[in-house]
Amino acid sequence: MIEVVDLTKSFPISRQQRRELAAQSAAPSKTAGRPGASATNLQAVAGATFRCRPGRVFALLGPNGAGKTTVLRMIATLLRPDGGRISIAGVDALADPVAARRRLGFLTGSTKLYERLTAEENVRYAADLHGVAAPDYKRRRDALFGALGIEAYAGRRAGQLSTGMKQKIAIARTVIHDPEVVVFDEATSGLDVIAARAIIQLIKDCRAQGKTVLFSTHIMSEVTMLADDLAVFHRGRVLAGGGLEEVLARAVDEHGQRRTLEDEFVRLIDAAEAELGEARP
Ligand SMILES: Nc1ncnc2c1ncn2[C@@H]1O[C@H](COP(=O)(O)OP(=O)(O)OP(=O)(O)O)[C@@H](O)[C@H]1O
Repeated sequence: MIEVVDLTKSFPISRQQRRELAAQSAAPSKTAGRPGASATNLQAVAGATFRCRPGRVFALLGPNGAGKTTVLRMIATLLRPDGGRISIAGVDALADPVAARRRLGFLTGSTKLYERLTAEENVRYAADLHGVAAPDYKRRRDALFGALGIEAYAGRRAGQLSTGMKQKIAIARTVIHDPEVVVFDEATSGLDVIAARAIIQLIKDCRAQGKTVLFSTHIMSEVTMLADDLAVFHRGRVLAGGGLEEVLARAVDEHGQRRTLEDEFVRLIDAAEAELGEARP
């Protein structure tokens, strides 16, 4: 289970960022163009609340800059929120980040493997950091390397591997300690279809094992293919959410026709932007 309640985070912004945001918003440059933004701060996450349940896949769906990575990094205890609560498998992630990390696997698009270590050493190192016992390591390592088709590359240095292969090693490293909760931040971006499929399959396997899976994306097909639940995220807030079927069932146009997820997504974002435009001085 992942529970996120009223999460907030703002960043000090550079002059360059301020110029970009002012241009986007067509608002006076005194504001940074987002709710809660000031001349020097940008409210990246502005009161996010959602819950991801075990044995289900939850998609955080939002456009570029919505704040998805910031939320996920806070859940992964890599970034400290300004406010709010995060619970990971029953552990308060702010009070006890070490215990939360033990229950969590986090995968991003940038794999950051140790290039001079072999594929096996990278995975082993992560297992050692998590205190995985030798027999458990052997069993899980064999299962993962087999499932991901990386056995033949186990002894190769990570720096010599292709992007897709590196990502597969990173996947093995993410789940080698058998975490209850797995978080993927746009993990398929920039990958070829074969490598992307490996991640998609891993997400399905995690769900089948009863793990809680959270992934961020802006790709609708990934959501319809994988998600049980979703939250449409924009400007640091959840605009709409619930079970995928439920969200789609609510998405009906003025003629009573069902909208696609993409159409519903665009409608929600446009409505939020229009509301923001009206609220601006
Ligand atoms: N360390 C930081 N310092 C300043 N601003 C930041 C920082 N990290 C993120 N931001 C800003 O916060 C906002 C949300 O960024 P974030 O990366 O969380 O969005 P995202 O939804 O993951 O976007 P994308 O899909 O483009 O990766 C953006 O405007 C971004 O520029």
